[in-house]
Amino acid sequence: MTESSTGVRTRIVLGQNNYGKSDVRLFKVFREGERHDIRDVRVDVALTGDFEAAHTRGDNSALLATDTMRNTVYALAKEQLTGSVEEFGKRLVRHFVKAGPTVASARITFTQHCWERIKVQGQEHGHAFSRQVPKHTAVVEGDGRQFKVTSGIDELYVLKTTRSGWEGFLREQFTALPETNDRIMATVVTARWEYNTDELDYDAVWSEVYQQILETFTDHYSPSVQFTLHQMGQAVLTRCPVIERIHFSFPNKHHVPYNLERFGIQNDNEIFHVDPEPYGLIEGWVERAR
Ligand SMILES: O=c1[nH]c(=O)c2[nH]c(=O)[nH]c2[nH]1
Repeated sequence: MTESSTGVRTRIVLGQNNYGKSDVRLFKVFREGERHDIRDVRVDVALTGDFEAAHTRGDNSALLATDTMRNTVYALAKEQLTGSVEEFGKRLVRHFVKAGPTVASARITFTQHCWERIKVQGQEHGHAFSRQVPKHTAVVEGDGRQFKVTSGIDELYVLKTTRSGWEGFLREQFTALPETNDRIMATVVTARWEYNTDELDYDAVWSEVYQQILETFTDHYSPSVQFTLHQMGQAVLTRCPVIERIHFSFPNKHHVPYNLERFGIQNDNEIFHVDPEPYGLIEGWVERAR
């Protein structure tokens, strides 16, 4: 019991807590003769459970060292990182729940760089790659028997120079923005999705989602970022029956026609100022109605 300055007696206890190793940089080469494949992934491990003794009594006897967690990621990667990071995540979760005597569940977060094989005169090179900007993200959480897997895409930059507008919006006393039916649409896609099954090829589905996001971005006149978000979600859920719901976060990267008239130059929607801030942020889930 402690007594506060107002004389109220309260019991102070340890609240929700977790610990783990973050920013473990794992790189694996799969050597199949002359043709190599790679995985380049940042791994964050977070364990939850009963760690009361360590926090309140300084008793570390049941704690798995975070340094051991780092070693485990590399050691298990040798035999058990055979395919997607999502499947590897399930193996890590199972391992950590067994390894720590008081561990109840584990959360493994992956940020995977996408490397594209370099083509030389149209031929794919065996062991040379160039790194792409978008990343494949994944979070695998569970108690070793059941898992929640969330996959995603980070930092996918997309832009189109026409077939986007912003018209008919509510006008009131502080509205200054002119309407337009021909603007640049640009955003950096962050997407996250959840599954309705454990039986799937995570990498294949990731590629389908990635491709569908790009296709939907191009395939309609966009009256708003909100409309495009919904179109993309619908298209992804239609193409990928194993996805239950998808979340998008779209910063609206404003490209504002620059005022050249004051210099006697006509700007025919060609010269833009890329407004660094602030930006609109449009976010939402698209999901199956149950
Ligand atoms: O696509 C858009 N959605 C908005 O909600 C909005 N608001 C705004 O000022 N420009 C835009 N564009």
